[in-house]
Amino acid sequence: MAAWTLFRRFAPKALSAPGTPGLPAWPGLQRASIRRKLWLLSVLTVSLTALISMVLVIALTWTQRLQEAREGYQLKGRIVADNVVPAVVFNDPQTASEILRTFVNDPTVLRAALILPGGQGFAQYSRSPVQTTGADLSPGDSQTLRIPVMQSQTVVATLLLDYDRAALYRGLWISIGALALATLLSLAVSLYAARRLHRMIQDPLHDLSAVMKRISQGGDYSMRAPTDVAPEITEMSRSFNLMIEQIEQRRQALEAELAERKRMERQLEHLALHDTLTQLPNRNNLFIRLDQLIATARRSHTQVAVFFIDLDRFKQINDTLGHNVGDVVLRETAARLLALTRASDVLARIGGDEFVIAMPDASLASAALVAGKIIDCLSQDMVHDGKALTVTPSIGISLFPDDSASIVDLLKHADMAMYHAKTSGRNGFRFFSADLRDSMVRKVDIEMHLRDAIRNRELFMVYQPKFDFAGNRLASFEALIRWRHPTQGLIPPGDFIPVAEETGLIVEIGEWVLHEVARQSHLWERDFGLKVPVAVNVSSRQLRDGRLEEIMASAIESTQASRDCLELEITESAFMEDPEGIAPALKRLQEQGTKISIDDFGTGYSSLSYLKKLPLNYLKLDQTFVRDIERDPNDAAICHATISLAHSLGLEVIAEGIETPSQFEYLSRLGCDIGQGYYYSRPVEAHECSQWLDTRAGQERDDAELARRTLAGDRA
Ligand SMILES: Nc1nc2c(ncn2[C@@H]2O[C@H](COP(=O)(O)O[C@H]3[C@@H](O)[C@H](n4cnc5c(=O)[nH]c(N)nc54)O[C@@H]3COP(=O)(O)O)[C@@H](O)[C@H]2O)c(=O)[nH]1
Repeated sequence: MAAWTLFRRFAPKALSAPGTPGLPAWPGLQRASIRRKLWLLSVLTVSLTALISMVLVIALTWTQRLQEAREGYQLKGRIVADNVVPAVVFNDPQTASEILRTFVNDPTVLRAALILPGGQGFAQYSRSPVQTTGADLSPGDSQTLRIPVMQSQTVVATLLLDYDRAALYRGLWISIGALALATLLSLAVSLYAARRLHRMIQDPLHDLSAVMKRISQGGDYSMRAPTDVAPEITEMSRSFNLMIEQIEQRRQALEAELAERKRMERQLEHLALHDTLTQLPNRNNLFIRLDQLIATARRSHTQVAVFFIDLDRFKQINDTLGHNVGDVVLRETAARLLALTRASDVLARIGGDEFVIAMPDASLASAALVAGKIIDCLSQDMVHDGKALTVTPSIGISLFPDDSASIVDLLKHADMAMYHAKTSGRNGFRFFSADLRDSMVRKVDIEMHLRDAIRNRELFMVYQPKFDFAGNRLASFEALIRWRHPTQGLIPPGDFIPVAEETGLIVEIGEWVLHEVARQSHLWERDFGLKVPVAVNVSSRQLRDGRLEEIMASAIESTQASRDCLELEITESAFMEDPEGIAPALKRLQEQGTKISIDDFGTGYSSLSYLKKLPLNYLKLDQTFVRDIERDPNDAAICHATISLAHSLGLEVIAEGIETPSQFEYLSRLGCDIGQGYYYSRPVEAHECSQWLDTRAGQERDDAELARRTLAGDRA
C-alpha cells in the first residue's frame, strides 16, 4: 500500500521529465531532496520485492497445495479401492459400504461410490450435511476423482470420490493470508530498517549541508562538519573541512592583504597630503583647506590672512652644518609654529624651508600681531648638540579678499611680500601691496631681459677714479657695470645686480666684467705706459661658484693684462657668508699679485677676528659713514676707529662716497689713505679717463726724472 501510495504520489508528475529522452518528466522528483528520493527508492524496491515474492509464493503454494490434495485423495481412494476388491469380488456390498465409511475421518470427502463396470452402483458413502465442513455445498464446490478397482489387471469396479474443493480453498486462503501478513510485516520491518539506514546516511549529510548553509549564510568559517560518522561521509566531511580550512586560510590571507592594502592606501593618502619630515599638511593639503577657509570667509564676509614664512639663511645651515641639522631646524620650526597656531588655522610646509599659515577671521592688525609672534618664537635659539642655532624668518602676508580671491594668487602675493621682507633685511614681515607687485613685475622683467643683455652688448663698464690723500694722485679705478636697455634706457646696477645674484646670472656677468676690465686695463697700459689697478666688484655667488681663479687667469691671459692691474672688491657681507670657505682661493690670488678690498666695511657685522685671518689689502669705509662724518659724531668715531684698526692690521683705508671738500678734509685729517666719490668724479666711460691717466703718467715721468736727478746729484 505504501508503495502504491508513493507511486500514486509521484507517478503522474513523472510523465514529462525533461532531459531524459524517452522518459517521462518528473520535476517533483527532480526537485525532491536526496532523502526523499532515497526513501522513495527504498519503499519502491522493498514493496515491489515483497509483492513479487508474495505473488510467487502464493502461486507456488496454491498449485503445490492443489497438487498435494489431489495426490492425497488419489492415495486415500487407492487404499480404499484396494480394500474393497474382495467385497466387490465376493459381491458383498455391505462390507464395501463399511469400507467406504472410512472416509468419514476426512471431513473434506463429501461422497464415495463404487460403480460396477456395467454402470450399476454397488456401494456408496455420503457425508451427512452435519458432518461436512461447509454449510451448503454447491455442485461447483466439489471435485470428483475416478479410481479403478483392479483384480488381477481387471477393472472390477470404479470408485467415485467427491471431495470438498471449497474447504481446500479455504485452507489455502488462510495460508495465503498468513503469508501476506508475514510479507507485510517483513515489508514494514524492512522499511523501518531502511528508514533507520537512510537516517544513518542522511543525517550526517544533512548535518554537513546544514554546516555548509550556515557558513554560506553566516560567513563563519570557523565551523566544521562532524567527522565521527560513516567512513564515506567522514571522508566527505574531512574533504569539506579541508576545503573550508583552505577557504578560511585564503580568506584570512585575503583579509590580511586587504587590511595591508587599506593601511597602504591610508599611508599613501597621508603621504599625498602630508610632508614626511614634519608631518604637517603639504601644498596639496593646504590648497584643500585654504579653499574651505575661503569658502567660509566668503559666506561670513570675513578675511583670511595667508602668511608665507621662509627661514633666513637656511641653505647656509644646510650646507655648512649638514642636512641632519637642517632637518632638526625644520622639525623644530614646525613644532614652534604648531604651538603658536590655533586649531582653526591651517599650518603647512610647502617647500624646503617654506611654511604657510592660513588664519581665518583675520584683520590687518591681527595679522601683524601674529607675524610679530612668529618672528619672536622662531628667533629664539634652537639648541642642537649643545650648540645654539639662530634661525630667523622672513614673512610675507596677503589677505583674502583684498589681495585676491584665488588661492594661487594669495600664495603668490604672500610669497612676493616674503621676498620683499627678505631683501629688506630679513627677520621681518611685509604685507603684500600693489606697489610691491609692480616692483616684482619689474624684477621679473629685468630677469627676462638680462639674459639677452650680454649677447646684445647692452652692458658696458664705467670707471670711477680713486685718489690718494697724500699726493692727490690717481691711485686706481673702480669698475662699475651699466646696462643700457634698448627701451627702458639706463638701468642702474642697484636694480639688476641683485636680480642677477638671485638668478645666478651674476656668474656669467661677472666673467664678462673681468674680461672687459682686463682688456681695458691692457689698453690703458699700452696707451699710457701706465699700470693703473682697476678694482672689480665680486659678488658672493661668484665666490661660491669656485671658478674665480680660473676666470681671472683666463681674463688675464686672453687680454695680456698685467695681473697686478686687476683688484677685487668683496663686500663684508659676502665675506661673512663663508669666510673660511673663500679665504684659501683669495689667498692664492693675493699671492699672485691681486689686491683685495673688503667693501662696505662696517655694514656687515663682521667679527674683527676675521679681519686678520682674511687675505686683505684694503678696507673700504662704507659711504653711509662718510656721508654724515661731519655731523654725526658716531659716524666720525666709526671712521676714526676703522682707520686706526685697518692701519694696525697693515691695511690701507679707502673712503667711498666723498662728495664734499669738507668730507675730504675730515678724512684726510683722520689719516685715510685713498678717497673715492663724486668729489673727485662720478663713474665715467673708459675714454673719459684719459686726462687722469695722462696726468698720472706725467707724474710718474716726473717722479722718474726726479729720481734720476737725485741719483745723479748724489753721484756728483
Ligand atoms: N658684482 C658687481 N656689482 C657691481 C658691479 N658694478 C656695480 N656693482 C654694484 O652695484 C651697486 C651700485 O653701483 P653703482 O650704482 O654703480 O654705485 C656705485 C657708485 O656709483 C656709487 N658712488 C660712488 N661715489 C659716490 C658718491 O660720492 N655718492 C654716492 N651717492 N654714490 C657714489 O657707489 C657705488 C659703488 O659702491 P661700492 O661697490 O660699494 O664701492 C654697488 O653696490 C656696486 O658694488 C659689478 O660689475 N659687479
